[in-house]
Amino acid sequence: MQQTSTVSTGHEPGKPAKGRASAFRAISGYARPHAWTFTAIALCSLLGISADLLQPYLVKIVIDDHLAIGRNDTGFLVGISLVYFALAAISFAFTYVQNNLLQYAGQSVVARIRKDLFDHISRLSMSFFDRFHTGSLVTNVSSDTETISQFFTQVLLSLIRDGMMLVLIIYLMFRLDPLLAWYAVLILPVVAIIAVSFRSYLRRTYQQARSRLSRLIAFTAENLAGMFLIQSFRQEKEQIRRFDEQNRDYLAANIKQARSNVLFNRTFDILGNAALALIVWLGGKAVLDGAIQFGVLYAFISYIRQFFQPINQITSQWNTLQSTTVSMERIWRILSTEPDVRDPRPEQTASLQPEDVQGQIDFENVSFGYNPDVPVITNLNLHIAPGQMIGVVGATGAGKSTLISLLNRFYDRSEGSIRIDGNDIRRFPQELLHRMVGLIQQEPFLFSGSIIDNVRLFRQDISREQVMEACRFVGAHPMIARLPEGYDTLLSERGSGLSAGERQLISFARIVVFEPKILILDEATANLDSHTEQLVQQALHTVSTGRTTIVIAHRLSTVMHADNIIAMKDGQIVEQGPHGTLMALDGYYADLYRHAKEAGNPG
Ligand SMILES: Nc1ncnc2c1ncn2[C@@H]1O[C@H](COP(=O)(O)OP(=O)(O)OP(=O)(O)O)[C@@H](O)[C@H]1O
Repeated sequence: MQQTSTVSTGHEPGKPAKGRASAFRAISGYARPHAWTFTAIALCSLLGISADLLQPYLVKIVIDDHLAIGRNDTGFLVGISLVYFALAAISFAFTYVQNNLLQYAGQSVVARIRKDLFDHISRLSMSFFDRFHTGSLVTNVSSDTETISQFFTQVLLSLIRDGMMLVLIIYLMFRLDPLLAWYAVLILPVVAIIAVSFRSYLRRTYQQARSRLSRLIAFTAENLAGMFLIQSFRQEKEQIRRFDEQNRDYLAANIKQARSNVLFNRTFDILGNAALALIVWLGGKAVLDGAIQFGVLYAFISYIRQFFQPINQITSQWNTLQSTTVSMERIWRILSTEPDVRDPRPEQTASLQPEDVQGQIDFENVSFGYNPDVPVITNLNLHIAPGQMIGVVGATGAGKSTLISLLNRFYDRSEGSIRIDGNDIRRFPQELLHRMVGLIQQEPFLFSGSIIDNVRLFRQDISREQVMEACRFVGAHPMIARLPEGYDTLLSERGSGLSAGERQLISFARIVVFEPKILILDEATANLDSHTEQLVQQALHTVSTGRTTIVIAHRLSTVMHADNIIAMKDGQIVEQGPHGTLMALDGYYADLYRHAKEAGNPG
């Protein structure tokens, strides 16, 4: 049975805290190498805040010890003013250093997460990509890592800096006047209750907005990729309507989120002002009664103003913290997904060099289903001798491409074995297997970049001359030479400017450069006009010489001359043999052939 990917945190956001905790642990592991930098940040924060908080204390000394008692000591006043200015300068310097260190550490952490995420996604099996939308993955790599970056550069700073500030202010307030300090501190439980009660609501609104954004991005990416189809079936209006609907859903979720944020933040402002009014009232009365000095009240009012600032900061980071936990969970869900298809352990690895491969392929009692309950390939046996060309034909959905995916280990067979030169393919590291087996698909994928880079797939150790030689070999040189920039012509993702056949010739040149001993063509000559098909057929003949070649084709003319043709039906081989033998058999293949002939697309 085919294994499904294991997602160790496997839960929906907002469900068990266990997943959230391990996500948090895993992501904070990335900060560990920067522990010293974070310690230095905490130290700078402490020094900066202390310098800030000493300023009202200095003013209190001036008011109570000099102005209130009419002491005329200009030298002392100048000295205090200089100290006041020096404290401001110290605070500035430490805050500056602390911010720079934080940006450096925070951005480095996130760059590392982004790299690991991309590395990990690149190594995941095809079954993962069947389940995850490309749009969602793009969001994971881009905006989720950005949210985590905000955590390291904003939330963490707030927790360190504002947390310490709060503790210092409380300490100073109690030193100044314990009774007034108690009044101020008593408001803290109210703050906590409001923060907690808003917490789950804010989290829900945030998650809703995020999932709607992901859906919108996935929809857009899918539509861009399928624009050709949409336009040719004149589905623009319908797709615009669906986009509009999702766009409006996202807008509504965003507005709801913004509204709850404002409500949360303003509630804190009101609380801050209420506390200030209380202190002015009670403190003013205490001054009039002679219980405390005027300078104490001044310092107290300054601190109470600053007291609500860190609380407000910490709580206003609340929603960033919410988004960070969601993003961490989503990233961790991917990072903790084990690939279904794994490389062998060193002791199980077959010692075969790609250049020594002969190209013998054996499928022995192979069974497989994408969904374990729905078999797609059942008990299939196929033996291909080195250097043979095999044609694979069969109706749509017969399992032809699946066969190829199994040989490439995009998926692992559920039962039986697949061997190359007598070695089970699971004994090859995937990198080695993919060097042995070259795949050319119906729609060759081209990357944004020059023709040179598209042929050598950005590998700098493959020289320009090697690429040009390969292009000459497959007959692509004349068409490339006609392009204004020749081999340096920049292609876009869809290879715009090149015809389907020309794009296909470039993918043939790739095969020559990478020299796999086994070549697979999956409908590679479909959709070509007869002139280009001739060119491609010629290229195929050239590159297949000396290579075991498997050609999947609906167009039977492509495989008629193969050494052996296998006809597949419902995941099984129903007939096999050369064209003449199969025609003489007058069975399934002969039927396919006659149908193709009637449809005007014969051999
Ligand atoms: N990624 C996938 N997840 C689930 N089912 C799949 C997946 N890919 C293919 N299938 C199913 O497996 C069966 C065989 O598909 P496959 O693509 O191998 O057929 P095929 O013979 O290559 O067809 P075609 O000639 O149309 O390319 C089909 O029923 C198909 O729906």
